[in-house]
Amino acid sequence: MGATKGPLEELIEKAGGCAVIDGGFATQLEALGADINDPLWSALCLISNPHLIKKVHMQYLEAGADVLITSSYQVTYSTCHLFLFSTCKNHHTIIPVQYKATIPGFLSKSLSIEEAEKLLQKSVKLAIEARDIFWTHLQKNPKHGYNRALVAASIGSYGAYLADGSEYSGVYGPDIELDKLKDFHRRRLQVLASAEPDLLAFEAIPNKLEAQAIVELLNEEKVNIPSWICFSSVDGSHTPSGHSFKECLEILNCCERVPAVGVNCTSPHFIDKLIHELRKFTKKAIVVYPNSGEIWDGRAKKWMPSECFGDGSFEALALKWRESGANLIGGCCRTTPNTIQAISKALKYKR
Ligand SMILES: C[S+](C)CC[C@H](N)C(=O)O
Ligand SMILES: N[C@@H](CCS)C(=O)O
Ligand SMILES: [Zn+2]
Repeated sequence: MGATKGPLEELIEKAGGCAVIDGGFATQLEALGADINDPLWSALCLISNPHLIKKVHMQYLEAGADVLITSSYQVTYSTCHLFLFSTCKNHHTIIPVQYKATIPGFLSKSLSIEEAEKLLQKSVKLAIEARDIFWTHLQKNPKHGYNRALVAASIGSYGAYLADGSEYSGVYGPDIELDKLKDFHRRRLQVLASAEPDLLAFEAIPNKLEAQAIVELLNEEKVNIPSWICFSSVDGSHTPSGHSFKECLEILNCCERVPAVGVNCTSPHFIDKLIHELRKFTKKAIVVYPNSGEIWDGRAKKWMPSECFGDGSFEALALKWRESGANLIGGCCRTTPNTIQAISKALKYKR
């Protein structure tokens, strides 16, 4: 961890060395009845049901989450739209013909760029509001035992934008080079940072090139909000693209804007081994928030049963992961507030 203590380091310290992240956001939205079968995935609710978004955040706070991740995972602009942004001084210059061809997300829902950007900001605002309401309410009880939660703006990978499960393959095709990935991430990063979350959470990054793009972008844009960068893994030893974590960490270790690194949306089965692997190559805080062990079928848009871990197993696993060196533990897809409650209770009461 760096010399000056930021909000993340302070939270980890306050939590006794290991803080709790929330659980599957889209999973819980669906459990509450939301239909998210859409290129925007969970972010569809920013338009259709923002109250439900706030309710999910509240449920995770009640369960003991010290960090809330926003609903912006799959909010993206089309590629050509971003290339325009990166080359035009006037961000509102539009070439409608290009847009029509490729816009999969907000713009395909007949929203203007300004409206789409407001929705990105809204994702941060909703989480901040939930956190503030919860925290104000807790002040009535001096023995509440919760930490004031941090809000992390979710930033999904280019693979998430493709909406075909590529965040678990890392195969983006020969045309996708470093600068294209930087351009893809640039405007969304600027907009989310302007909404002033406490943290930026780059989630399920499946290859080294994208990690490099993110680090370069954070430096170029002089982003002063601390970030974590989490990779996905499908074999427990490499990123889905086949890169070693050693190689990836060599890139991230140089960047002070990234105080924490880790893995998310990966089977719990691999997490302990991955924590040891990460610890060999970095002094940064280690973040782990696995999924339930089920596997996403990007074509069928369904979770396929596999070796699945229930809430009971998360209690023992969280203790083991803390022992192995994790500083932030939570859950990703198919985990719920019950999972987070099990993790939170274990970490708080079992030493
Ligand atoms: C974290 S995955 C389950 C999110 C959905 C994926 N990007 C898709 O749209 O297929
Ligand atoms: N923050 C997202 C991550 C998906 S991998 C969610 O929990 O829905
Ligand atoms: Zn996930």
